[in-house]
Amino acid sequence: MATLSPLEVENLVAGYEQRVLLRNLFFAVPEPAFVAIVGHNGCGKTTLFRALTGRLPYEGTVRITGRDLRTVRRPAETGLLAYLPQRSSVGFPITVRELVVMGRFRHHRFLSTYKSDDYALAEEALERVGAAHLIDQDFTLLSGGEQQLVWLAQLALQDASLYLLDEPTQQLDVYYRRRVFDLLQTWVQEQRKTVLCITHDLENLSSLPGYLLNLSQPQPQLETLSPTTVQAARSFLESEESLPRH
Ligand SMILES: Nc1ncnc2c1ncn2[C@@H]1O[C@H](COP(=O)(O)OP(=O)(O)OP(=O)(O)O)[C@@H](O)[C@H]1O
Repeated sequence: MATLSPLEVENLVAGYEQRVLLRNLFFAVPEPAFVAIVGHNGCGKTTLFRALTGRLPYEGTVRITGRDLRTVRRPAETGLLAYLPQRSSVGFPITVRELVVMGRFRHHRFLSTYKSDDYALAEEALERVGAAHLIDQDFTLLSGGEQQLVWLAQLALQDASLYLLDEPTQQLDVYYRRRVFDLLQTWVQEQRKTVLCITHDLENLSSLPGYLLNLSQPQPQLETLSPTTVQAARSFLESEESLPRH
């Protein structure tokens, strides 16, 4: 029996008012995989995630494991996908433990309390991102990089089939950047997740298995990640000719 593609995008068109940013985008992720999404600032990477999370109207078809995205009213709430935006903030004091355990929200009815099993999973998720030592701290007092690791731990608990991460290594030092990319690989290889990761961190990509989607290309297509394809993407993005003309 043929396996369903984790994500198929057909003829996707999306943008804002007079400005179309994504034009007739076609790609299909053939199996659970890591997909790095690269491209110039403003080329439409976050816009693609806004369309996939149902927060921006689009033309065309998106299927997640065969299910038409238009038929799912709240894709994140139903566990079809989980999304880590570029910036998230919390406006009230909360311990890291309590914030991470909220990743279990789909397993609980509104206002029901989390159980010891949930907290054990939260602790494990924090260990896996290298942030177990932060568990009792007030999240709002952490550094930007520490907060980012905590969000990743919370995301891991959401247990979706498709993860969308918008620049997850942006504020991290070299050690944690590497560690986060390795963690995302374990989600793919051990848990059969599909991870779409927007990044400008090209130097970490060449040694990873997966795919590359360069949204600055006139007709973006999935390419296999390798030192050669990453170098070609870098040369393209560094060239004056690749810059968008407005
Ligand atoms: N709500 C909006 N209304 C109009 N234009 C918008 C809106 N949101 C974003 N844009 C514009 O759309 C363009 C693409 O934005 P988007 O956030 O998708 O870029 P990006 O590729 O993720 O960039 P970066 O690498 O800088 O994060 C930008 O020029 C942005 O100013």
